[in-house]
Amino acid sequence: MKQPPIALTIAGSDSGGGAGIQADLKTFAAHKVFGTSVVTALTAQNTSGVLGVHATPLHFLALQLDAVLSDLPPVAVKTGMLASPEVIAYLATRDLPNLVVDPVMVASTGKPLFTGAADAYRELFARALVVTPNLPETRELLDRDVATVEDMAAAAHELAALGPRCVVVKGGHLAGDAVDVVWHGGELSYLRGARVSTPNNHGTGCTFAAAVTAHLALGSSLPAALRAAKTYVTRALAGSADWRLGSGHGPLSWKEI
Ligand SMILES: Nc1ncnc2c1ncn2[C@@H]1O[C@H](COP(=O)(O)OP(=O)(O)O)[C@@H](O)[C@H]1O
Ligand SMILES: Cc1ncc(COP(=O)(O)O)c(N)n1
Repeated sequence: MKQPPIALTIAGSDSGGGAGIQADLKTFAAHKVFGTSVVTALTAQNTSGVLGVHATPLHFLALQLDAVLSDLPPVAVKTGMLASPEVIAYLATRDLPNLVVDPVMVASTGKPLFTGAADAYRELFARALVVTPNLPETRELLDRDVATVEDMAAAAHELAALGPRCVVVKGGHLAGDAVDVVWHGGELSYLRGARVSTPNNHGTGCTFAAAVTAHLALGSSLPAALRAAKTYVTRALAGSADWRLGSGHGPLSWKEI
């Protein structure tokens, strides 16, 4: 078997298996990328909601990161739920290659996973290759309404001023087609996808960002990684549209690529 490249996810555990660390490692494996992980928090969570969050102490999070970086250096790194503003500020001090920041603040069920993150994220964004906020996160980060594709374009431009090389404002929460707006190299472009009609969208954002990270680890250029991740998440959504796992927002499928 060919030796796989290494990727790292720094994220929360989802006991329901659909989002967070579990979604990321599943997605890395589907891309034949070796996944390592730094767990930022345990969540007691299922398809209907979040029952509780137990954050990892910062010193132990740092120890996990040291353990991984010193022995299994990743080609690309993804962050998901970072559990506190202090963790976000700490990660902004670390050297993390090909950094994909998914600024997770709210579960897909609508419950905030933690608060006070928007300001802290501004520093981490400056270190990122790409940041991937969804619509509610974009509103939180900019403290204003963002509702249309035009609003998303203006928001992507504004977030790019914080320093990431690329911004993807994801349109999973739009009413029509699932259009994501990309700001990269001073230009706007769009990742377009037909909306898959499904209640099973728990972990969509994690899966998209993990697929971007996996493709970067495999050596893709950023534009190619974004296109491939969009195709992957659309196929994963379509593959589980008929699933009945849990009584709420069920998880996505995963696909060998
Ligand atoms: N029902 C859907 N059909 C097709 N694509 C979707 C659907 N829901 C989300 N997506 C896509 O999945 C990715 C994750 O987006 P989004 O759901 O906005 O993130 P999050 O899970 O962080 O809220 C984006 O590429 C988005 O366009
Ligand atoms: C531990 C954890 N991390 C992230 C999410 C967001 O999930 P989604 O991808 O549906 O936005 C979540 N619900 N739980």
